[in-house]
Amino acid sequence: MTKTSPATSSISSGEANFSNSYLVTRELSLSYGDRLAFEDVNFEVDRGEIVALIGPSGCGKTSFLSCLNRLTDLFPNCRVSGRIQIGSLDIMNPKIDSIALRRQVGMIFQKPNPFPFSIWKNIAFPLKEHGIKNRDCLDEIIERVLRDVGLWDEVKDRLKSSALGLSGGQQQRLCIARSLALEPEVLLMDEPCSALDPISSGIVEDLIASLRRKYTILIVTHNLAQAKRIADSAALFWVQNGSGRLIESGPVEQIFNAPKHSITAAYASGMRG
Ligand SMILES: Nc1ncnc2c1ncn2[C@@H]1O[C@H](COP(=O)(O)OP(=O)(O)OP(=O)(O)O)[C@@H](O)[C@H]1O
Repeated sequence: MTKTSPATSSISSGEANFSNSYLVTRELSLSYGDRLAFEDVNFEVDRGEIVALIGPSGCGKTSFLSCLNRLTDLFPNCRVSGRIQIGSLDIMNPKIDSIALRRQVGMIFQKPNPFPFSIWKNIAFPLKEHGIKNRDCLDEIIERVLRDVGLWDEVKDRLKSSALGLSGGQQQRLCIARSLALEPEVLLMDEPCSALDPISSGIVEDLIASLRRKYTILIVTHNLAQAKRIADSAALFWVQNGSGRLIESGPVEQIFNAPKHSITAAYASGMRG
């Protein structure tokens, strides 16, 4: 598939190179009006990793995720400071094409959000928006991504039926397929399984695990067992002095078996949070 308009296509000045890691934040802070949601987050992720963002409600995990594809541009009263590098892209550069960026850095939300269209059109619509209009090409991509998420055999005979008729788990897999169709490099997932029943949650979790190495995945989850099962590394956020802080990040073995910080030890063992 031909990729159209990568976020850097028209902006050579949008390039960053302040770390060898793939995804990096430096002194990243975000406030809503006067309220500091999180501050001073320094974080590094290698390409192809699955990283679990964990921590109690309100510590800024979703807000942190939203900075990475500049979804925060859409929030009124939201101010972000610091630096973000993804690959060679300087995400904070105001000249970044945010539409193209969100193609490279896709987002999956807690509640599946299919468009009120057919299954076929749910995937075709964003592809058309990005300039892919050839019918054969669309059919090919749609079949490929539906196979990638294990949905093809379940829906191949009803591609023209409404996506809203799918189960919650099928809808979430469709939303992941919709993101994959745009060939992102990074997937941001905000509690993608938490609105699903246990069986569907397990299927989506297995799907996410199968995407390891092909995409860099940051997943917010309150399910510590899930974080241990699918993540390579984890990052614990916590509210300290009224705002979110990154307390500790590292391989999942470190976070859950040999944490360096007492808050991590308490949270990972289920004693706090
Ligand atoms: N759009 C917004 N406007 C104002 N305040 C917000 C907004 N979104 C989040 N906040 C506040 O910012 C803080 C961090 O919220 P955020 O949703 O990022 O935390 P979280 O760790 O993801 O929580 P949860 O696990 O419950 O989803 C909270 O105090 C929240 O009330």
